[in-house]
Amino acid sequence: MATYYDSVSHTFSEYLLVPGLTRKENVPDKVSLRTPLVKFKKGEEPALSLNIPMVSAVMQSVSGDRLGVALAKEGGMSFIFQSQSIASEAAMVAKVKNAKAGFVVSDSNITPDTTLSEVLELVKKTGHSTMPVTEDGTPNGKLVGLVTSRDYRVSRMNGSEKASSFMTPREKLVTANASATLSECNDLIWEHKLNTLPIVDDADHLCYLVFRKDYASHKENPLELLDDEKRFMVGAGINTRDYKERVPALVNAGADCLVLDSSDGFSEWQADALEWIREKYGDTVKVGAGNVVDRDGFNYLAEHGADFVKVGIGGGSICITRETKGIGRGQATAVIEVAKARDEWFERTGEYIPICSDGGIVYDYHIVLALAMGADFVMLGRYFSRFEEAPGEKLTVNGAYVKEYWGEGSNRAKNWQRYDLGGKGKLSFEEGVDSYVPYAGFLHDNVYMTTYKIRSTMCNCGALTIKELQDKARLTLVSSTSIVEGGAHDVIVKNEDKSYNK
Ligand SMILES: NC(=O)C1=CN([C@@H]2O[C@H](COP(=O)(O)OP(=O)(O)OC[C@H]3O[C@@H](n4cnc5c(N)ncnc54)[C@H](O)[C@@H]3O)[C@@H](O)[C@H]2O)C=CC1
Ligand SMILES: O=c1[nH]c(=O)c2[nH+]cn([C@@H]3O[C@H](COP(=O)(O)O)[C@@H](O)[C@H]3O)c2[nH]1
Ligand SMILES: [K+]
Repeated sequence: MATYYDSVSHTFSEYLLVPGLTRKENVPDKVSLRTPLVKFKKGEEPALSLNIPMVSAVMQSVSGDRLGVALAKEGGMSFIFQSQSIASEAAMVAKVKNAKAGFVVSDSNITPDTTLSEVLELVKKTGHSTMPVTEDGTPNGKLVGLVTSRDYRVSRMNGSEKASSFMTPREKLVTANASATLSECNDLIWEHKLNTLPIVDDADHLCYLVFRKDYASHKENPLELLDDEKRFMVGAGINTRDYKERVPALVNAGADCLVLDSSDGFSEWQADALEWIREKYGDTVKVGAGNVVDRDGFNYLAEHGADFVKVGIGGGSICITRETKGIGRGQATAVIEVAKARDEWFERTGEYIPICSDGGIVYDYHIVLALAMGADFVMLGRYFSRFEEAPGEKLTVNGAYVKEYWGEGSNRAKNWQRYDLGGKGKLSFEEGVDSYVPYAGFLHDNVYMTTYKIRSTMCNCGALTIKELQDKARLTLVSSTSIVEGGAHDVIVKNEDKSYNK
């Protein structure tokens, strides 16, 4: 006879935290959000930790290299999507690893023949008024000059002037060599009162730009997630089919952590992949596995050596897995049970295997609930897809800016294989939708606000660390009528925009 669970499965919105004693030292600035990313033995430090408990989903519309850099700057990690060729995934990983903190690859480049009208067009398009002039107009061409808004007076010029006639020429530019450190570059910027310092290699080809204002912001990002060589850390997704080729390519490209990306991780395919990685790399390559929603799934992946376990089936905003296949579990219940399994495993073996709650985070407070329920960190798709740095196209729909966000199980995501050699055009059905999400600006501003809310709630619970939150949290299920009570009610709200609580 089939097994029936005793209780119904619940989701985040059905729970609330009951405050604990807030001591005077419980202020948001003192809260640490540092959390383990991979397993570690009792009394030891994990080989990899995150500085904020947020990672971005293994999805085409979420985790590209640009988001990877932006999230690492804030202390979290992106897992670059695996639904692309091995070469292009490895190239994205390499791009994040090669993006030096504070060193920017120029996205507005012109040639000496570019006209003033074209320069003004480019400013409109990119919003950047500093443009290196290179021989071939590429970001890594031979440097011949620099154009900034101080080099031209639109009212006195007709637009047909060539950059070579108004740029600051190479011989007048202060530059630094690619071997310079960020603090050496900063010294030059101050000494020469510069706004922009071009960085060139020995053959005088442009490598990066260092901006005065970025140096300040770099100093403002004390949580940046960097490896031993001060490069940004980045993760990458893998699958249970081509891992024997994909893993070596990603490891060579510098990926700091891998994750098996699947809706259902309770499978012999995942056990095989984990064992292959252990055999070939021992413990040097870190790899998470999933997704699971119960104790048995967790134990299975723990036994096969997963470095962390991802939890969640069908709770994602673009997910239709529960509707198409009838598999899944309320996300809160899944996290609570898997956290118990993780704690029992720790008791038994002295090995702590972090768990990640994946999907279904709608409001910022859901993140604190997931952490309080035992998650070590959360994975978010929709949340990050709304930002400037996400790969999706920015469009206007009915006068509002939106970004595109599509599921990895949607036909749109699956179609990449048709253009790649991997495709077989075999029978399949859609498990995800293609959608729009409201555009929300830059990642930094949003993550700053979200983590501030998390810190504040932790103060209500009297917790200065995530571990303390997990030990002290008091959670209550709420009735559907008390959920109504929790929103604005019985008043005529002046501003119907509910984006304040997201
Ligand atoms: N978290 C969630 O609720 C969901 C996530 N997704 C996302 O969609 C994408 C696709 O997920 P899935 O369809 O689960 O992909 P998948 O590749 O893990 O599984 C697809 C099918 O292939 C089978 N399979 C896996 N490895 C195999 C091998 N080596 N040989 C033969 N058969 C094998 C599986 O058992 C399954 O039937 C992923 O990015 C996933 O994260 C999709 C649905 C739900
Ligand atoms: O049923 C699904 N069909 C899909 O096409 C799909 N694509 C992604 N995912 C999963 O959803 C997570 C992101 O969820 P959120 O947008 O709620 O953050 C992701 O991290 C995945 O676990 C999918 N699930
Ligand atoms: K299974």
